[in-house]
Amino acid sequence: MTRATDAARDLTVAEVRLTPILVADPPLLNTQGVHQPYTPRLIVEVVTADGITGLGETYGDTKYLELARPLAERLTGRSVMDVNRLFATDLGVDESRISGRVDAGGLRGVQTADKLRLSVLSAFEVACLDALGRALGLPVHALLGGKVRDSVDYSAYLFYKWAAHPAGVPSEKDDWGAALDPAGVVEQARRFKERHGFTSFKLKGGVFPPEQEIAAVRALAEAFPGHPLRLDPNGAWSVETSVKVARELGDLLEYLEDPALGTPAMAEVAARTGVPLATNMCVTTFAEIKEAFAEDAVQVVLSDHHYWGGLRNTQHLAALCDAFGVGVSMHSNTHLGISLAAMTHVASTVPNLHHACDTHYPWQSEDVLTERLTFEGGRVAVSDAPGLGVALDRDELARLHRRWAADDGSLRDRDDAAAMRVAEPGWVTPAVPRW
Ligand SMILES: O=C([O-])C(=O)C[C@H](O)[C@@H](O)C(=O)[O-]
Ligand SMILES: [Mg+2]
Repeated sequence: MTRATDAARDLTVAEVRLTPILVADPPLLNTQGVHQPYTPRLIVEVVTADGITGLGETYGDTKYLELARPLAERLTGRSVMDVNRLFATDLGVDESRISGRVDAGGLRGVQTADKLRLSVLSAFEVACLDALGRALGLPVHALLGGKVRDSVDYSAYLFYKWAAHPAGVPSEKDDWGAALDPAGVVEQARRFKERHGFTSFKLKGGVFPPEQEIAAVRALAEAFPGHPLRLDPNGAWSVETSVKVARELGDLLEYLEDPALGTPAMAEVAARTGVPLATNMCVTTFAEIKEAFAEDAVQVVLSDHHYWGGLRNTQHLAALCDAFGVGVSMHSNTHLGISLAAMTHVASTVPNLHHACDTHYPWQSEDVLTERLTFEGGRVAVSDAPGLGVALDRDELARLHRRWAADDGSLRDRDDAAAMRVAEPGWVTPAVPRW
């Protein structure tokens, strides 16, 4: 008996809705400054002619919104199955205008116009796959070839942190407290373990002089024996400092992430130490792979489906890493549940994923989902429901969009240095290497 369903189903994109939002973010410190009280994200809804809605999420800063708008127009009228052609589409935007806003010193490597384009496309790809999965009654992981694991392991992402944003700055309360020394970091790790069961820890470094961060890692190792540990100063150290830290922390680290900035510096550190080096700063595009792998500069690449250009590109990256004997793990940035669901689906399909993935999700007290995703023993279960398996909370989406609309523009573009200046007037992003 023919089901008058799938064949007849109209998967043409009838409408693309773009909703920029501001989500609460705690005062997490990094080498550039501190997180702003609210961070911009963009929620993408792709609606088919049959009324099926697929969801995607990506960065929401102005430069991404400017790219997303023309792309949304070009997606309309295509099929949600037309994702390959979507990536080949000329967005019809003046790329020189985008290049003028390129950030050379970002925490995710150099932000080229192409990387911005891929970050936007990733949300459209995810939304198309979500819609297609819902239409076919299949989970996104099935559309990617099928899961090879039923749950995905995440690591607790520890940050040096103030108890609250500076006085006078409108923000949401959080109950994590401050973490500004080894004891504070250990306490934060304990809470992560208690609340979500994480079994591995990553400390965001580059905030205090290296000796203090070495002491924090040693304190973690003592408090949580046998738990894999990572330290990531976002390229804040010289080669000499990186080598010294690598030698001191030696066996305690699962890997050291971006100790020094750029492939040549990472290659030198790698040649002089035995600690595996990971990166989300010097290998952030396919074009950067050749030099880094040839120089043996990195032993683990952190994928990120946002700026690598989607879930299928993440699979391509993982396959390349496998071919070159390089490990793969996953980077994150402040994100909500749609992104966590997408990360979990793709991570479930990557056979050579042998490290827990990063996620900022536990730091986000707000979400646009009717039901938050949860961690059990640090793991997120892979959903077998159609599409991503998540549902949009429209009231919450509208509330967070109203916050974005009401903003005078000062929070619509993430600027950790500007947020730091509120507490420390005169603060500028430190020159690299900082130590
Ligand atoms: O692994 C990383 O480099 C990151 O997660 C980059 C982020 O921007 C992180 O430093 C942060 O949230 O401050
Ligand atoms: Mg990193």
